[in-house]
Amino acid sequence: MTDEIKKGLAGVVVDETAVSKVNPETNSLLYRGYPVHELAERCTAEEVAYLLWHGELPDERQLAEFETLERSMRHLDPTVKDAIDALPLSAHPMDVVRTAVSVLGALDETLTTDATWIDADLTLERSIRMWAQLPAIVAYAQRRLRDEDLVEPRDDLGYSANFLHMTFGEVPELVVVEAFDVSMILYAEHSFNASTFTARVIASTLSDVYSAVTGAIGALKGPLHGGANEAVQNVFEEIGSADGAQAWLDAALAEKRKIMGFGHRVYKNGDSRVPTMRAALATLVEHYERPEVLDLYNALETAMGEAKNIKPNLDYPSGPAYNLMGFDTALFTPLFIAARVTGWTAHVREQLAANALIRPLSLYTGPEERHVPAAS
Ligand SMILES: CC(=O)SCCNC(=O)CCNC(=O)[C@H](O)C(C)(C)COP(=O)(O)OP(=O)(O)OC[C@H]1O[C@@H](n2cnc3c(N)ncnc32)[C@H](O)[C@@H]1OP(=O)(O)O
Ligand SMILES: O=C([O-])CC(=O)C(=O)O
Repeated sequence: MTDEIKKGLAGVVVDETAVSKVNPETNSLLYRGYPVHELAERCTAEEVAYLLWHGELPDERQLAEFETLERSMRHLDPTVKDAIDALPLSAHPMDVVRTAVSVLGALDETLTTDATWIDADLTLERSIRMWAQLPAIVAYAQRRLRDEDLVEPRDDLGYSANFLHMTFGEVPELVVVEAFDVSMILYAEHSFNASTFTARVIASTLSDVYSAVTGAIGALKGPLHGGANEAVQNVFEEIGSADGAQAWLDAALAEKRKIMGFGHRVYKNGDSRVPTMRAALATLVEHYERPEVLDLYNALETAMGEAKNIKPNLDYPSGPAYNLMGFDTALFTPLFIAARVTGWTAHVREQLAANALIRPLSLYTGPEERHVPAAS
């Protein structure tokens, strides 16, 4: 045993995984062996979800069955809707979605004994149900902020088109649906990141998958992790336009601020997903005729490269892309949840299949042993 401390577990390998491989040397990311940029280009979010859970891409029949299953589970559970309605409009959508997922768990009547909590087949069924329900939950979390009613799902639409239909009440042009689908694929999985590790810690106690996802959402909320896509948009609004990027960055770095959407624990030479998401952002910029967004994006990226040689992560192009699509900024990280629930739950199943309780050690630095004075 060693007393050497690795702050933040940086560089520590804690377990094996067959779900994805992040390779900073070659700047590549593989889901079950497939390069993520190929998946984004050639597959749908449904195919990628199937791949993450089953380890293989579906054939035609498997995909049709999987899509039918997902479409049959899309209607927002009325008790979940009531629970959301009971929350104040001031609640952050991350807290709304976290609460809704927790309610889904409390409603699941198959969670009868502790053996059923961790049953592999039931865990997969629950994971698919959460994934199918999250578009309704996130869309409703957005709509209630605009004083709009719930939109019922359409079972003639794919996952992303239906997600946008439930959010905005109409299906946008194909170019928007495709950019959204790409973001769902890129956000789906990233090995032992903080939220996935949280889900695995919870699963390792032999708790259920809803609890693991609820905890993972809490970890994702912070701006050092998923909350950064929301923070990027706030930074863009603070800066205003490309002209202001250099001065804004100089001041922010002088104040020792962390620049949101830049840097990564694993990638040090750029995030493997950024070129694909930046291309999706560029198509949106063209579609919505908003060139100034890309000008600001490029100006801040260049200034940050020159000042610190730190590259953007996936949250950097995703934030402005979701803004162009019409989402409120506070909904950006909930969108990340809807995508990452696939990866989280694939990891929960992997953890359960070869479980060891995750319980590290700490180096005690408090007072030496001392004693409470005896009563006089
Ligand atoms: C999808 C995702 O979750 S990706 C991550 C999203 N998060 C963000 O975008 C938040 C901004 N980024 C960060 O805070 C960090 O880069 C993290 C948390 C993502 C990674 O952090 P770590 O791996 O711990 O890197 P660490 O903090 O050690 O950074 C190394 C150096 O680069 C600096 N640095 C890293 N990222 C940034 C940044 N975004 N802005 C300014 N400086 C930075 C650090 O201050 C540190 O400098 P120092 O050596 O002078 O102290
Ligand atoms: O891997 C990480 O540390 C953060 C993360 O989830 C991602 O980049 O998608």
